[in-house]
Amino acid sequence: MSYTVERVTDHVYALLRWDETWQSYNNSYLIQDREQFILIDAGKAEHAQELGEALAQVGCPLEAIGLFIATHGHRDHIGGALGLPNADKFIHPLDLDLLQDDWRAQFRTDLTASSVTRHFDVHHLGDHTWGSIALYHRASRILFVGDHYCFFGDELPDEQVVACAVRMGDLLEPYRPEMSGEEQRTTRYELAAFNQELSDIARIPAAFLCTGHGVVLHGDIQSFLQRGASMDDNEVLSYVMR
Ligand SMILES: O=c1ccn([C@@H]2O[C@@H]3COP(=O)(O)O[C@H]3[C@H]2O)c(=O)[nH]1
Repeated sequence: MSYTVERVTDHVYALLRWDETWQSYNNSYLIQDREQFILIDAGKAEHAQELGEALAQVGCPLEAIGLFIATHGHRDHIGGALGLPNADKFIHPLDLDLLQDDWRAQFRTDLTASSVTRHFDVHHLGDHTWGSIALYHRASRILFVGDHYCFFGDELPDEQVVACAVRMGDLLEPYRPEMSGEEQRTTRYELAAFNQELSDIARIPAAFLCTGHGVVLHGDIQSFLQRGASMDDNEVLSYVMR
C-alpha cells in the first residue's frame, strides 16, 4: 500500500502518499458524515487508483463520496477527484482557470451552497493560489488549510502522521511565494498579507491542523499559527537559507 492511512479523530482519516516525483507527501482527508463521505483534496490523477484502495481500507468505496472540496486548484490536490462518480465537487472560482479545460465542467464554484456550509466555514485565503481556501469543519474542530501553510517535502516526525503542535513548534514554515507555481504569484512578495491571513485563521478554535502536505498537528493550533504569523523578513530569510 503506497498510501499511509491514519485516523485523525472520530470519523476523520488522513491519507498521505509520498510522491517520489515531487519528493513530498500529498495529503487527502476523509470525513465520515452521517449521510455521506466527504473528501478534502484528492492527490494527483496518476495516484487515483491507489487513493481508491486507501479509501476502501477505511470502508469507503469511491461511490460513497458525496462531497469533494479542493483547498486549491493545483493538480496534486485535484487529479484524484475526477474518478469520484457521485461527488458534488467544489473549488473556489478564482482557481477554476488552473484546471485542465476538460475538467472544469465537473466543478461547482458556489462554495456558499448549503451542502458545503452545513459542515464547513469557508475562508478565502488567496495566497498560495488566487483561489486557495481554508475550511473549518465545525463538528471535528479540524482546520484544513491546504498549502497556505504546509510541510511540503518534509518527512514525518518520528514517522508519526499526527503530532503535537506544541512539540512541533520548530516545524514552522517560512512564507514561500515560490511554492505557488504561478508566475504571477511567485514574483509577488507579500509577507504582510500572508501573515494577516495566518493571523485571521489563528482565531478559529481548531483542535487539529490538516495541511496539504505532511504531518497533521493537534493541540494548541492557535499559538502555532500565531507564531507563524509573527515571522518578519529576517526570520523568513533565515528559514529559507537553512
Ligand atoms: O517538482 C515540483 C514540485 C512542486 N511544484 C509546484 O510547487 C507547488 C507546491 O504546492 P502544490 O503542491 O499545490 O503544487 C506544487 C506545484 O505547483 C512543481 O511544479 N514541481
